[in-house]
Amino acid sequence: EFYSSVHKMSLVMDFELKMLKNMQKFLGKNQNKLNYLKERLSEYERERGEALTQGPVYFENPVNKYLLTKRLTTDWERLENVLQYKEGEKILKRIENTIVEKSELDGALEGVLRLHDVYRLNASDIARGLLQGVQYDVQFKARHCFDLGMKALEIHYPKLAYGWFMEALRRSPNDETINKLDIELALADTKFHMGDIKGANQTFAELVTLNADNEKVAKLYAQFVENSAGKPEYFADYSTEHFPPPADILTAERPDLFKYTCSGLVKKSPREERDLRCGYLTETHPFLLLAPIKVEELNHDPLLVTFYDVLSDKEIETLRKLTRSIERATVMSNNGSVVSKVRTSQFQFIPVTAHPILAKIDQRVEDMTNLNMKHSEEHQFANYGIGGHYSEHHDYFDIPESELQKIWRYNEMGNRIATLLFYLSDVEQGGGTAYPYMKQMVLPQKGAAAFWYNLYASGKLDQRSLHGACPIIVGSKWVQNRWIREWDQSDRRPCYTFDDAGF
Ligand SMILES: O=C(O)CCC(=O)C(=O)O
Ligand SMILES: [Fe+2]
Repeated sequence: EFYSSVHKMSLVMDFELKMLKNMQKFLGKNQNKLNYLKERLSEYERERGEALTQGPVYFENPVNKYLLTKRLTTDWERLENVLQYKEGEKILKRIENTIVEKSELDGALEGVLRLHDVYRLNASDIARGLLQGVQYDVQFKARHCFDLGMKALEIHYPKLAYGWFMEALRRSPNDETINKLDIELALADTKFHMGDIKGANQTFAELVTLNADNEKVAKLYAQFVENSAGKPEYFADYSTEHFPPPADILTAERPDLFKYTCSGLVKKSPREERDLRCGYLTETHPFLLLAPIKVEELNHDPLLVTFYDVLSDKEIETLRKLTRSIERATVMSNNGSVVSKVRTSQFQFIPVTAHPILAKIDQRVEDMTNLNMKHSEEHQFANYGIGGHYSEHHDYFDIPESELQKIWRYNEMGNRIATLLFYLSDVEQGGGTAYPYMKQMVLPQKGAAAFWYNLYASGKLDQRSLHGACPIIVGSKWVQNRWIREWDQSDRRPCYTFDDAGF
């Protein structure tokens, strides 16, 4: 999809340019047609006027007689043809083919709502371009706010919808494309979805009184009365667009816990941070004595660390070129329409043999982690754009035994013992990797890498490795995943024969 990848979004800009050019052509062609018709109209009006002023004498002139007959026959037939001819139909087809699918718009709307939800923002702030205290030069129109409200209702976030409809109402005097009554009706409906039946009823009743002869209002009110019959009444708190977290935040459900980690509500206390160290790694390879690796501990059990300056800008440039050419190749090999052509995944696996730099990087990963890279997956590259995210998940495979055989080389390599995630870009705002159970978030820094274990030393799945990518607020995030498998690591990470999960 375009909306979740900035790289793809720049392709959309190209489409837009094409659309504008096609529209210009379309208008030009139709303008010519109209000009021609206008000229004919005034010509005929002029001739007719002359005939009327001159009276029957006019037709004594054989030329005039001929002109009238001609007008009424061949001229009008030609004119009718011109009138009926749909100018620019080919161009229209081209525009039709270029139009970005509606699902793209839906994705963009959901992206904004995700930021709204996860970072606990206010609709009115987003609408004026204020995101987490940073001011951007954007202003939403009432119509944009209304569309966001409708989307929020559709995906069952009425509290967010309420914020958007209120903002749409405030902005409606400056936007003639949206009708105030429609916003008010949507607000009444939102109150109903928030469980505020009384409030919804009151708003509907007011709208019915003010618009006594409006059939749509009457119909929606009748619908509300029918739908709300017997529904329980809830207290709706209109002062905030977000539900408060539970008193003990760690008891929250997983998806919420992830969001709270992204927004900074879940984080380590100073007490918990006390034993975490920063330092230089020198032991795993003699070369590191000369060029030690900067490492920061973020969690001890399970281990989570960040390595800094482990990829140079030049190396990153090479990697980015590598992914770009492969992406293009996929695009070129597809014969579908323009849009579907670039609808390739934002994730890309590249085998280590594709470029010498990949093996070089793996040697470095081996030095950094002290793990054997012999059993690792192909290099995976990913790009996220604004609103792009990756919900909380585990990297290990947690599927029935019978299914495991379908996993790439599971039989030869085992499960994903650890992950090393390179950041190939900075991200202006948002886009951290959040680890709810470790109460940590790693903010992307170009050239740095996060490393953590997904399995206990016994090989048991470690649920505490739960993590995900927080939504990008502003910027484009590039990452490279190195998934390291379990086999042949016991000389590097002692493999316990007992279950160490209970410690
Ligand atoms: O992009 C990130 O921060 C996390 C990515 C991730 O967890 C994954 O690709 O498995
Ligand atoms: Fe992951």
